[in-house]
Amino acid sequence: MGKGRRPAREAPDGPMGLYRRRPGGRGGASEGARGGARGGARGVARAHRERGTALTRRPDPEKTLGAATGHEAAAHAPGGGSGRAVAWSRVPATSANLGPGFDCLGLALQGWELRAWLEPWPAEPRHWIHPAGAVHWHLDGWGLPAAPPGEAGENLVVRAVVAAFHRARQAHPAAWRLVVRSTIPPARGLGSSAAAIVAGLAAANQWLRRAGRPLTAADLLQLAADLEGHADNVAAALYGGLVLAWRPAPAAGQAAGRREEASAGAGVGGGDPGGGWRAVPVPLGRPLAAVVAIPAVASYTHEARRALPAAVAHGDAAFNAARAALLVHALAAGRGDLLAEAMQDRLHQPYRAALFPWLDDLIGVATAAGALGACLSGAGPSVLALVTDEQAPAVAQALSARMAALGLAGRVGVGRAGGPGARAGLVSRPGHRLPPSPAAAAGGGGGRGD
Ligand SMILES: Nc1ncnc2c1ncn2[C@@H]1O[C@H](COP(=O)(O)OP(=O)(O)O)[C@@H](O)[C@H]1O
Ligand SMILES: N[C@@H](CCOP(=O)(O)O)C(=O)O
Repeated sequence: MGKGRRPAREAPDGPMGLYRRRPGGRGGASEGARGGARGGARGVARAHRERGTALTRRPDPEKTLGAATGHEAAAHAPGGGSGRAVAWSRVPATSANLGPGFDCLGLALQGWELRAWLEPWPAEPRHWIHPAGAVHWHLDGWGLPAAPPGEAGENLVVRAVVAAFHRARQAHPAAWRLVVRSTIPPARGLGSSAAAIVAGLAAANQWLRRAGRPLTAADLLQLAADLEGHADNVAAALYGGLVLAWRPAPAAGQAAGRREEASAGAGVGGGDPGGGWRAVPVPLGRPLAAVVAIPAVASYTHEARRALPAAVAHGDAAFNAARAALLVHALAAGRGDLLAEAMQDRLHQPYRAALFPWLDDLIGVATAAGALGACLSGAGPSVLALVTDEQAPAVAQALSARMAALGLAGRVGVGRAGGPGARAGLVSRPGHRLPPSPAAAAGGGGGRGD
């Protein structure tokens, strides 16, 4: 693996920053040959002014998310500690599985991110009222799927905020404003749902910390994985870098009943429901770029999980066990020469290839163009190629050309493999204003969902 110029050092700011190529080729996820320049620089200056905990490459949610390090006594009345403070969070895109690491390996992708701002807000008639309280929101880019009034409680960021307060046994403020800006294309296998969940938890935890009731890093992982249903994406989104996540098996005697429970749902369930979720970072041995072919078509993870069988052949399980172990070794030791073999999979990709007929074709094109290895990104439909910085342009170009030849609409983006996990902070100075809602500025009620 080479150590050349890094194609992307920091995620793009502002709406629709995805695929935006910054002058000089530096900056956020850069576009492939067919992408168009989009986006703007709104929010950049504000982001620089915001105070937060330090960016860290080493996974340390205790520092980056303001998580509790031990028991901290409540210093304020329930729900009353947040004052007028604006909590913010930034969470990277993630790619799960990496081929054979189904539901256990997750990789942060630097170059796409979701940002959220949360502040207590005086209730106004146009706020959406739902069991979570009154939430006034707006979104930019891929910030939020449109939802009719009354369904704000279905929003993942909102659900995560409410879950955090619930876990801390604190009442959340009755009315709040949520702003979400995201450059992570949703339902493309790039962890947009994990980012939404982690952003809500991380921002809420800033309020909770201020109230003297912060959740621990372990709490955040449990909540995030429970909301997501599997831990690979959320662990990488929380910690950054490459993360290995698992769930301890249940104690003897509980196992049989719980396994039945786990397999009762359609497709593959949330894993063996034993104890709490666990995760450990795996240091990356060498820098890698991530080239991602992102089809225009959306595919929802819960649907792509239904394509998986309830059981697999022993030979396929053995095939994957060897490759998952080899993959961790190859990534940790910087052995790019092992990645093509190590990223092969027989647990999910063969079944999902029926949904994404371009999968094997694009993997072949990427490796032929010089990628070290390639796989389905998460549950698809995107294809992830891990490459040296030097090979990134050629691989992006080859994928882009092949997508065009196949008549597959979409784009190719280039980011960094690894990078920081979630960051969060509080802005509490008087007079701070959230980014204005475009629709509100135009006399409307908020964002795309209003
Ligand atoms: N910014 C966001 N705010 C709220 N919910 C979001 C956001 N982005 C994605 N989601 C939720 O996540 C869903 C997509 O998640 P999923 O199917 O797991 O695909 P992926 O996580 O790979 O993008 C969306 O339908 C939406 O419910
Ligand atoms: N292990 C999960 C990963 C889903 O990732 P996403 O980014 O597509 O949500 C799976 O393969 O279902």
